[in-house]
Amino acid sequence: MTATLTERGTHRVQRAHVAALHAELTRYGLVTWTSGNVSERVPGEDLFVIKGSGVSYDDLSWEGITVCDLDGGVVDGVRKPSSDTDAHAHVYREMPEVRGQVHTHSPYATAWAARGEEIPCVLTAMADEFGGPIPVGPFALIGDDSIGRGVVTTLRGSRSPAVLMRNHGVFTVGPSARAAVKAAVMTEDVARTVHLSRLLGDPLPIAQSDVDALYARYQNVYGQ
Ligand SMILES: O=C(CO)[C@@H](O)[C@@H](O)COP(=O)(O)O
Repeated sequence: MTATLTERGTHRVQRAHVAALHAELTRYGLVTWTSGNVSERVPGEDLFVIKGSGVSYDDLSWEGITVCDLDGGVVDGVRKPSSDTDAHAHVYREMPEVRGQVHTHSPYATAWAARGEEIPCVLTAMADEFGGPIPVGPFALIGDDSIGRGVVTTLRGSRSPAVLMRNHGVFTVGPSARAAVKAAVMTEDVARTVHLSRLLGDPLPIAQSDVDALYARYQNVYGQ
């Protein structure tokens, strides 16, 4: 049974922060209706917070975010957690460096996922953010840890923070929920650009040594 709001209401600041990050998914057109979700590991605890299943983005506040343990069990909250809770939990158990995750159905990237084709690294922006192509993960049913297993298997061999789960959509990871949101935004951006490039002809590859140099600069030098 989920804890009632009056009984607990723990981790309100982080739940409010994760609730606010969901607005970035609608802002960048990455989700429709209630699709998609964001989660974040609770610092210092074997817990994470995740969007309540089917909760409207229009009125998503801290109460719409549920606290779960790393087995996906509800610890606090008045909303049944996301359909993808077991998937997020599996990734958190298997990839300790991951502190935030995002799932979207963003149109261009999901179109690539529907074809089961990875997005080739033909843009410097891809080398910067993904360090190579955006890989495709296996088809997986929803509701258990199948998606999580596919995400972990696919990302373990890649520098990419994003994976296109075949026939489904985008799953991203990062050192924070905000970083995972950025990866989701950039995934849709490059999916659209590479698609447009292919309409014009064959995009030109970037030499691996250049991809490595661009990735190293962006990850270690870029920004403030
Ligand atoms: O695609 C799926 C599950 O992977 C959707 O149901 C998902 O985007 C949204 O589900 P939730 O509202 O998080 O339960």
